[in-house]
Amino acid sequence: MTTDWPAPVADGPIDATVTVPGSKSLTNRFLVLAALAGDESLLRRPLRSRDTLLMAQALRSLGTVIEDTDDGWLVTPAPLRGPTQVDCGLAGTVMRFLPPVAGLADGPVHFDGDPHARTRPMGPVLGALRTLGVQIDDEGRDGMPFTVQGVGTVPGGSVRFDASASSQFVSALLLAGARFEQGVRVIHDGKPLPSQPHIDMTVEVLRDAGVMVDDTDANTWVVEPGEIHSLDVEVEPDLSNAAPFVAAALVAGGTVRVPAWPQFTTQAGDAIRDILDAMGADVALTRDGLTVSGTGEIVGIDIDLHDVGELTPVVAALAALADSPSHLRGIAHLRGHETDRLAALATELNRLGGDVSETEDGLTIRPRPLHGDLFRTYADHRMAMAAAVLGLRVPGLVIENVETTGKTLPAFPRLWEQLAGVG
Ligand SMILES: O=C(O)C1=C[C@@H](OP(=O)(O)O)[C@@H](O)[C@H](O)C1
Ligand SMILES: C=C(OP(=O)(O)O)C(=O)O
Repeated sequence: MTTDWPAPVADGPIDATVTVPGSKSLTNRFLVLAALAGDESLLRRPLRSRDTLLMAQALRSLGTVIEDTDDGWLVTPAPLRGPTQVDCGLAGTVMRFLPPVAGLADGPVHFDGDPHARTRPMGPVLGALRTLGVQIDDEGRDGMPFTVQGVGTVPGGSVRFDASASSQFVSALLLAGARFEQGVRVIHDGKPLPSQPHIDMTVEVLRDAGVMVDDTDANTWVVEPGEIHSLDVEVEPDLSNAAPFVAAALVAGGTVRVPAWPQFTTQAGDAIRDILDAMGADVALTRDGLTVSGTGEIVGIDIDLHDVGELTPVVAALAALADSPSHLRGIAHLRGHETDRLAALATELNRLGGDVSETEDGLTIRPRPLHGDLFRTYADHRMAMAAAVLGLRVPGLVIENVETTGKTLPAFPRLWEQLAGVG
């Protein structure tokens, strides 16, 4: 079912505390590592959303036992088996992180997903896996659907390839690399890698699981072969999902608090603190969490979002409501996300009366008065979240298929209504 959802308008300053569920990126990394580990793991406060449930389902079909308990997800590894099928939905983490795992299964593993998933970049990571000794049948498509012909072991070794379309290509090889016979040495050779914090997150979770990773040299990662230790971890709140909520304080004025915001994190979404500060908010991180206050006035921004592409839709929404122009740069790779996010943001903001142009690697946004209309979301959860931010100030804005937020935050409509004081 898809719902056209009238976005709540803020009729005064907001005063809200929002408890944000766990990080997608951490939950799906922990799930993969727990499935490859030597013993049982416990993932406390995991994110339960489409992307993480697809990851759990795929690992179960490969033989892993995942029980949903009162304490969280209890993951018991087992020999990985095929034949089986993996539904990736539209989840980049599932479609990129699992083919190397499937290489370790003892039979064929077929991958497919949503219609748009077939167009997301996959070729480089499939090519790299072939170099590392995995047979993959894709009839020359360089994308889904494809079948990994698992034979129970992966030789591994050294691979040099261009990962500039997605940091997830690198993370995928590192996450499973310790289970390859020779480990793995990954060398990126191409334009600068996007989303570096996500690779740092991968390296950190691997080290926490006892895996030896050398990332001393730029664009090179070496994972030693060896055992992956079991995990007992609590998943941090998803800071990219928190972004629209804290942005609301800037749009409507008032204060939004997010408890349990981590003091130190590898989550890329943490950059929203500095971005909101630069756009005019008061931002304070204490042991109790993050507090963001605003007056309703928003300053335009000139910013390179290469490392934090996930934040682009929300920053674009703020920029459209600002009192001066903004330039969002370094985000050409967003054309390969859930949808072509640069085209989608320009089209939808302009439909509301905005003045947004695409550049080669980003967006130029000149604020203009906006009017209500249908905001198309292109099956992209962050388009829906950006629309909700706009809707606080643009009466009559209707969000197409608000359920798409279920990709990473099924509770979004309810939490948003509470924030806006209409729930
Ligand atoms: O590894 C991860 O968890 C992610 C990496 C990034 O991907 P890209 O490098 O493809 O942008 C990010 O945008 C995505 O939402 C999650
Ligand atoms: C790009 C994103 O997701 P994915 O993990 O599917 O790449 C995202 O959540 O913004």
